[in-house]
Parts: sequence; C-alpha cells; structure tokens
Amino acid sequence: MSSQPLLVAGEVSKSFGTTRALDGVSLDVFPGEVLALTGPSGSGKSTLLHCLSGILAPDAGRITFDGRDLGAMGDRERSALRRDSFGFVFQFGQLVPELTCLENVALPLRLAGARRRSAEQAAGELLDRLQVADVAGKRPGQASGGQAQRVAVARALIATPRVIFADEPTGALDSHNGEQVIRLLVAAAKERGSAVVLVTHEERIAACADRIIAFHDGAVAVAFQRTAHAGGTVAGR
Ligand SMILES: Nc1ncnc2c1ncn2[C@@H]1O[C@H](COP(=O)(O)OP(=O)(O)OP(=O)(O)O)[C@@H](O)[C@H]1O
Repeated sequence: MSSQPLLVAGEVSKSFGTTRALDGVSLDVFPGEVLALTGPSGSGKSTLLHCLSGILAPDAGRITFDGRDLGAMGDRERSALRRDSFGFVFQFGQLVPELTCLENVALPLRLAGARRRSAEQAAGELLDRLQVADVAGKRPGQASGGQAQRVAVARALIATPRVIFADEPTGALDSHNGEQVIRLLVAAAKERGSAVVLVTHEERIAACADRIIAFHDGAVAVAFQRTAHAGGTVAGR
C-alpha cells in the first residue's frame, strides 16, 4: 500500500532529569492502521504516545501530523488538533462520573456543537455496537470495569478521529474482557477509518494490531508487520 503516513516521528528524544525515556525514535503511523507499541515497563511507550499526541513536547526531533509540525503549533492550535482529530482511551476510563454513560459518549459531539438529540442518538448506536447499550442510562460508577471501558472506547470513537491513542486500555481488566474490548475497538476503528496507536505490554493484545513495534530502553528494538495494511518504516538507534 502506498498511502502517505498520517503521523510521523523523526528522531524523537525525551528525557526526564537524567532518565532518557526516548532516544532518537523514528516511526510512521498510516491512515487507518492499528499500531501496537509494546515493551517492558519503563521502555518509553507512554512517553512516545504522549509525544505523538501532542501532550508532551520532545527535547529533540520532530512530530508531524498530516504534514504539520506539532512543535511549531501554539498551545491553542495543538489543543484544537487533539480535540478535533484525536481520540483517547486510558487505563481507567476517565469518564465523567456525574453524567450517564450515554451522555459521556455524546460529550465530544456536544462540545463540537451537535444538538443533544442527534449526539445522543449517535452515542446510543455506538454503545450498541460496543455491546453495552444496557448501561446507557447508568452512571459510570454503576457499570462494571469492562462495561465502563467499552463506554470510554465509544467516547473516543464518536467524533470519528483520525487517530485514537489508547494507553494500556485493558490494564485494569481480566485478559478475556481485555481482549474483547480491544477486538471491539479495532473493529469499530476500522469501520470508521480511524488509526489506532495502542500501548500495551500484553502480547495477546498487541496481536490484534496490524503492526507491532517493540521498545527497549527508549529505542525501537524490533518491528513486525502482521498484515499487509500499511507499508510503515521504523528506525531507532
Ligand atoms: N513524568 C515523568 N517524570 C520522571 N520520569 C518519567 C516521567 N514519565 C516517564 N518517566 C520515566 O521515563 C521512562 C519511560 O517511561 P514510560 O512511562 O514512557 O515507559 P512505559 O514503557 O510506558 O512504562 P510502563 O509500561 O510501566 O507504563 C521510565 O524510566 C520512567 O520512569
């Protein structure tokens, strides 16, 4: 496949004090692909995800999204990019506890100016797609961990972002539940054409991706192309 990469990291380095979390990492994320970042604890996976999503600024190197340099953007432009083009799923869903699950999922559309009725209709359809329509009227605290994580996935998908960043999204679930959540995330993202960057240390979860990049000590250790989806390049030193 010859599509252009959507997100590009070029020679990205990041340190926290004397700890070198990333050491000259380069990689591409292609439109619609599911990329897993794996590796042992402390190898730099989350730091890279935060740099790719514009949450953290690298000390050296460059991140571009759709040809635009994240480092050259002002805070407002970067926040708008995160809101309009990216979706996020974290280890603990981080849903708004006072809102129902349906309202949580509808929130990104409401913030983008959609009317309540159409936003909640779309949210209801997505909850159904993620097999949790029965918790629509409940608050997150009344849902199980697995249900709440599916609600968080629905919220990340609803505005059809170009990229979904998922940082250990199944870390708080048992392996069966975790794998089901990832399979639903991957299937729903593919239907909508959203790329997924998935941080996980679990092999079974990484195996759901099109491509796997394993990190060690802040650098790319090895990369595997599992499907013919994208012609990505990786490098590290
Ligand atoms: N905010 C921070 N302040 C200080 N050190 C940090 C910070 N964030 C990360 N680090 C350090 O940077 C290195 C890489 O951390 P990172 O969280 O990216 O690894 P990881 O592979 O995601 O690990 P885990 O799987 O345990 O989440 C580690 O040594 C970590 O202790």
